[in-house]
Amino acid sequence: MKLFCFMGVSGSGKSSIQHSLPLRFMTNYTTRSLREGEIDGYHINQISREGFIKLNREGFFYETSEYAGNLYGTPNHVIDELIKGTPFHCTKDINGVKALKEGLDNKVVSIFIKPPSTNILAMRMIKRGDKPKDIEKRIKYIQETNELDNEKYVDYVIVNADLKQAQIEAHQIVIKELLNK
Ligand SMILES: Nc1ncnc2c1ncn2[C@@H]1O[C@H](COP(=O)(O)OP(=O)(O)OP(=O)(O)O)[C@@H](O)[C@H]1O
Ligand SMILES: Nc1nc2c(ncn2[C@@H]2O[C@H](COP(=O)(O)O)[C@@H](O)[C@H]2O)c(=O)[nH]1
Repeated sequence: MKLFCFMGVSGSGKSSIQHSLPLRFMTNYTTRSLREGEIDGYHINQISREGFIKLNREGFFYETSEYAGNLYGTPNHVIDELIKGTPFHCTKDINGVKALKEGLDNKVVSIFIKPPSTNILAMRMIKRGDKPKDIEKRIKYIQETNELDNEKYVDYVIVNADLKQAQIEAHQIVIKELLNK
């Protein structure tokens, strides 16, 4: 079974594209706060930093990462479900995709969502209602880490200019990969 891992800088449109897919979402654990419209337990499992560190020490996570001051982790139990045959989609940074590919090999399909430009990206975050301080932090992170270069490590790249078109491309990739198992 396949795990469709979406990668892309903050605000590139990963959620808008992947939540249109008829697949189960692999919910992570994170210390970041809930965004408007997000449901705790579905989009993320929100947890305190202390709680996250404790779970990590107990071996609860398959992989973990830190992004812009927040901790993120994939719980082992969802990976077990994947191995038993449920296809999922998820969002990971480059470290997460590498860790999952290493452990799960050809079960993992990586898809990079590329914004048309950094200015359009910032505009989308503003429209989404992100705090100016968070937007600044994320844009700085993108520039300092050359995060946009990560497209060279993935299986597929989708340029998200027109959302409907980008969603269609994601559906086509999923169909192709599930049929070519
Ligand atoms: N093609 C598009 N045209 C215009 N607006 C878009 C497009 N794609 C996404 N958006 C809007 O841009 C904002 C950011 O999109 P989204 O939340 O899906 O990004 P993301 O990559 O999941 O971000 P993050 O990693 O920060 O969660 C949202 O308000 C969304 O509605
Ligand atoms: N390695 C992991 N990376 C993750 C996970 N969940 C999300 N992410 C990545 O973190 C950043 C920020 O995410 P956001 O939801 O706060 O916008 C982004 O690059 C995600 O892809 C995870 O469980 N593991």
